[in-house]
Amino acid sequence: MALSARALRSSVRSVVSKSSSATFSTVSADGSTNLKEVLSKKIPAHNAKIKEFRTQHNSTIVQNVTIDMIYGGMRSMKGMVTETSVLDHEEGIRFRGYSIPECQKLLPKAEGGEQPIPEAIWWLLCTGDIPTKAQADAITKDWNARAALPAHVLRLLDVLPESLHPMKQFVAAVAALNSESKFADAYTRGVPKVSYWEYAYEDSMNLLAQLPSVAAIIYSNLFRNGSVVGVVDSNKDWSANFCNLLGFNDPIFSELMRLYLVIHADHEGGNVSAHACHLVGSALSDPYLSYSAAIAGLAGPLHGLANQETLVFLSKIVADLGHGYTEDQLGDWVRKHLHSGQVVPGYGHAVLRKTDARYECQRQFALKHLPNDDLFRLVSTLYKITPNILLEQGKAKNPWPNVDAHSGVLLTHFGLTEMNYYTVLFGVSRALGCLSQLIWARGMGLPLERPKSHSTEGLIKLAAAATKKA
Ligand SMILES: CC(=O)SCCNC(=O)CCNC(=O)[C@H](O)C(C)(C)COP(=O)(O)OP(=O)(O)OC[C@H]1O[C@@H](n2cnc3c(N)ncnc32)[C@H](O)[C@@H]1OP(=O)(O)O
Ligand SMILES: O=C([O-])CC(=O)C(=O)O
Repeated sequence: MALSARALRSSVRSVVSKSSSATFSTVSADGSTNLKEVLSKKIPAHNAKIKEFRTQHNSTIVQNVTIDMIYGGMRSMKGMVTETSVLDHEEGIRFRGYSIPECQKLLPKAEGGEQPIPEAIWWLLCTGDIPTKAQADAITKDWNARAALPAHVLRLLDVLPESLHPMKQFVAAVAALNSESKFADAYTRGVPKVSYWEYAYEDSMNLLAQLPSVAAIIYSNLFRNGSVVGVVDSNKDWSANFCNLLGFNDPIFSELMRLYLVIHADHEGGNVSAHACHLVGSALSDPYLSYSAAIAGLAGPLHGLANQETLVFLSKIVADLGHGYTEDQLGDWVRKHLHSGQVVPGYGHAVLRKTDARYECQRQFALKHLPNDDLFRLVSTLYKITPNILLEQGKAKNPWPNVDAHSGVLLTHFGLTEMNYYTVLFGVSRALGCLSQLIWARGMGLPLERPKSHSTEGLIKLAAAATKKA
């Protein structure tokens, strides 16, 4: 029976030993490698600052809300507080104030590597500080010790049908990990509200440690006939282990994965995945449930799934035109695609009004490692012609490429060609942002999120009253 054969396979998957301890030592009071200890000092200090700020400014008006904002998906409406990153519409993302090039320069790297390790961006997102190598390594050690998956999640992944898209499998597995939630358990026990963040932290660290194994098992089940997934090597960083679990051993691919996992981590609070995580978390749902909501949002084609859609789009062009196209032929193809009512995936953005900084750094990686790749040439030629075509169509507010326009071509070059898996990689990375945001949301005691909605009738009345007053 298929089910028992898959279940049998799962029994030989030794993801990691559960025996190792998840604690680690402190090097010094200032340079502590214990992230939880660092947060336990930062959170109260930050809360004191917020208290003072709010005492002075709780009634200060920072923006008027227009009818257009209410119908228009709340674009540019200032409605959330997110400490981990801020998106500038021209410059792109800054993680705790650091741009991507600054992060690439300043954050610790793996031995012999040029790209920062994701453990370092996790430390930065959580604390606002550039970690030392020892601090980043302590996260590696901690995650490697927490990576074991509960048996029921292995069984769940083995019985899910192959027809179920990888992202839906990912959502299900992350939600099912909630059986392990220390946050849910603590809430049921009735712990004080001021300690909620500590349990959110434990769940977040466990989930981050487990995500590569979950993602690798999905990959193996769907694309490698359920072959045995490797073990987490306690001497390797998160990305290198993830690549090994996926069955990729090229060190340049590990570097690409580090870049990928760092740049997709966080995009302030209002994007669909981060906002979904925040919203669900605000009901005091635990981090597993909150993050499964985030990846359900990430699975939408206007959000994270656009990286899959971009590769589908590129593949259609190659099928129709091959690689010997002229710019005019390519332009006609894109116009025809737009006229059929479809979007150009990987182009446009709800906030950005320039080329995404994440596109640019992936382009730099491609120029260095795969300058002669045919698909990269296609991506580059599209970059040349598509913005003008979108401007000529006159709808998109931002005609420039976003992160999703470039990621697939890099993955494909290194042999990860299964495009409907790409958003799972995005989901492994986005956990760094969503979960650091969630720890802080609980640390700051942010309340249940519940904006006011109105019917159109109600808005007509509000607008009439506002016009009369003016
Ligand atoms: C990681 C990420 O989430 S990055 C974004 C990934 N998504 C994509 O790449 C999908 C393609 N892009 C899009 O659909 C959009 O640009 C979005 C969803 C990213 C942003 O949406 P919005 O903020 O509503 O964009 P904007 O205000 O510019 O939209 C105005 C019009 O231009 C259209 N438009 C925007 N981008 C594109 C595009 N790439 N191709 C075709 N039309 C577009 C919109 O569909 C909309 O059309 P409508 O008036 O007929 O409804
Ligand atoms: O910021 C957004 O709305 C979408 C995006 O690029 C991301 O979440 O990475």
